Amino acid sequence: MQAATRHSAFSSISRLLVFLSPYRFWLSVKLLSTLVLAANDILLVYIINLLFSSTLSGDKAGLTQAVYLILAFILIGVVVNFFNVYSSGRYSAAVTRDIKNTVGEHINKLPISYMDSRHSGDFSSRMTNSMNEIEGFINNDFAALIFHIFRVTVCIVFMFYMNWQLTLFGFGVVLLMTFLSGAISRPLSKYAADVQQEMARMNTVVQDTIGGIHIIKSYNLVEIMYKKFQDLLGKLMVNFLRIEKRIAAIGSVSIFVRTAPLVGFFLFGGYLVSQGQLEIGALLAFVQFINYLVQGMGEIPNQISRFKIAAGISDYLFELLDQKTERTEGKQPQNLSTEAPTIEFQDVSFSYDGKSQILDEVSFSLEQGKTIALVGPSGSGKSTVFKLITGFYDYQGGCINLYGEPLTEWKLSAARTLISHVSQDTFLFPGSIAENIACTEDGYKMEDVERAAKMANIHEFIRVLPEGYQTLVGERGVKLSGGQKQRLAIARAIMKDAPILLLDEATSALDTESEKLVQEAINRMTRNRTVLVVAHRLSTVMNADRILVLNNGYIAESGTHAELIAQNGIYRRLYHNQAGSHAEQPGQIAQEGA
Ligand SMILES: Nc1ncnc2c1ncn2[C@@H]1O[C@H](COP(=O)(O)OP(=O)(O)OP(=O)(O)O)[C@@H](O)[C@H]1O
Repeated sequence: MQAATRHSAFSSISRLLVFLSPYRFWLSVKLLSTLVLAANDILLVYIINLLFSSTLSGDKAGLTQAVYLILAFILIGVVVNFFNVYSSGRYSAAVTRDIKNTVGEHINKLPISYMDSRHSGDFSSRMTNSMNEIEGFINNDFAALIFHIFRVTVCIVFMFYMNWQLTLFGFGVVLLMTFLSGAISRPLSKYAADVQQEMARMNTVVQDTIGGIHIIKSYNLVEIMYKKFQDLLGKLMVNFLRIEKRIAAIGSVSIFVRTAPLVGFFLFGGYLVSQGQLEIGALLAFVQFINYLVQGMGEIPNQISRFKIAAGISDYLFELLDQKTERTEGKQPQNLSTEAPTIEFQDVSFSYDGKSQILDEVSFSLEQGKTIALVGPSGSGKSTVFKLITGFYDYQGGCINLYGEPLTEWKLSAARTLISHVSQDTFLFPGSIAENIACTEDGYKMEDVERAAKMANIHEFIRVLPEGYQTLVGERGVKLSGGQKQRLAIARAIMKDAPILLLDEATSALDTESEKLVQEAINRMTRNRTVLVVAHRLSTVMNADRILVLNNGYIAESGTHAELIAQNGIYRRLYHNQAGSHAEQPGQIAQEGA
C-alpha cells in the first residue's frame, strides 16, 4: 500500500472544512457558543474581583451587582452549553455521512486499474476507522482548540492590563512550553497515518481469511494466517505505543507548565500585595486568570496533537479522492452502425506495469452476429483482451473500435450497456436469486427473470427451492454449486440482453449432466449475438466463426477449426493434446499449455 501524500496540517484540515460549509448555520452556532462560554469564564473573573472588593469595602450595591452577575453567569452557562453540544451533534453526523457518501461514490468511479492495485480491506478501513477519528475531531476537538486559544488570549490581555511584570513571567514559561510541545508533537501526524495503514492491512488479512476460509482450512493454513495477523497486531502496537509515548511526554510538559507559573505567581503576587501595589480582589482575579492560562497551556498542545492526528488521517482518507476517476463523458449508443465490425482491435499494445508487454500489436475484427474464440496458453492475455474492451484499463498503443467508433470516445458506462460479460468467477450479490438475475436498479418483471432462468437451464432448480426466486444467496454464493452459479450468470447475461457477449468459459470441471445444462444455456445465450469467447470447451471452439490463438501477447494463428488443424501449428498441438487426454470430454483446450 502506498503511503498517503503528506500535506501541511492546515491544507489537510481545510479539505475537511469544505464538507462543513453546507452546515454553516450549526457550525456558526458551535463557534459562537464556544466563544460565549469562553467569555462567560472571563465574566466569572470579573465577578470574583467585584465580590471581594465589595465585601472588603462594604459596598452593598457592588455586592448586589455581583449576585445578579452570578445568576447571569449560571444562566448563560446552562443555555449556551446546551447549544454548544447540540450544534456539533447536528452537523458532525451529517458531515461524516457526506464524506462517506463522497468517498463511496468516488470509489465506485475509480478505474479498475486502481482498484486492482488495492485490497478491499484498505477501502473499508478508510470508511470506518478513519471516519471515526474525523468525526471526533469535527465534533469536539477543533472547538476545544478555539475555546482555549480565545480564553488564553483574553486572559493575557487582561493580565497585562492588571500587572505586566507578573504576566511577563508567565509568558516566558508559555514560550518554553510551546517550543517543547511543538517539537514533541510534530511526528504525531505521521504516526497516526501509519496506524491507519496498519489497521487497513489488518482488515485485509481478516477479509482474506474469512473470504478464503475453505481453502485456508483445507490446506491447514490457519496457523499461517493467524501468524500474519499477530505480526500486524504487533506492528500496530508499536505505532500505538509511539503515539502514547509522545502524548505522555506532552502530558508531562503540561504538568510542568501548570505548576511553574503558579509558584512564581504566588511569590511575586504576594510581594506586590504586601507592597500595596495590587488589591487583594485583583490578586484573586489574577489567580483565576492564571488558572485559565495554565489550563489552556496544558490543553492547547493536546488539541494541537489531535489537530495533527486528524490532519494525518484526512490525508490518508482524501488520498482516495485525489485519484482520477473513469471517463464519464463521451459517445452514447445511438444510431449504431449496422455495417462496422462490432469490435475491432487495430495494433493494440498493452502492459499493466509499463514493463512486460501483455499484448503486442494485436489486430482482429469481430463482425456483427459472429463468434470469435480466443484460445492460448494460460497467461497469454485472453482475459486482458476482455478488460480492455470493457474499458477497465487504458491501452498504450493502437486503437479499439466499438461499432466503428474508438473506445476512447465512448462514454464508458454507455459502452458497457452494450456488453454482457460472463466471467469464470460468478459474483453473487447479497440478495435474492431474482435480484441477482435482474441485476438492475430499476424494477424488473418476474416473468422476464423466469424467462431468462428457463433459457439458462436454472429455472427448475430455483422453482423447487422453498422460497423460489426470493431465496437469498449468501455472500459470494456459497450455497450454489459451480454449475448452478454459471447458469445463474448466464441467466443474468440473457436478462441484460446486450448485443455483445464476452464469455469467459469456466474451466472448473463439471459433471456430465451439469456440463450439458451449461452448454445448452450457452448455446441459447449466444444465438443472435456477437460473441467473443475465451473458449475451453471443444464444442465452443469448433463452432466459432474464427479462432484466434494468442501466444506471448500476439496472435500466433487465426482461422476456422479446420484451417488451423490443417496449419499444423500451436492450435493443432493444443487440440491433439486435449483430444488425446480427454477424447470423449469437452473442456480445457486453452489451459493445456502450448
Ligand atoms: N491486474 C493485473 N496486474 C498486473 N498483471 C496482470 C494483471 N492481470 C493479469 N496480469 C498478467 O497479465 C498476463 C495475462 O493475464 P490474463 O489473465 O489476460 O491471461 P489469460 O490468458 O486470460 O490466462 P488464463 O487462461 O489463465 O485465465 C499474465 O501474465 C498475468 O500475470
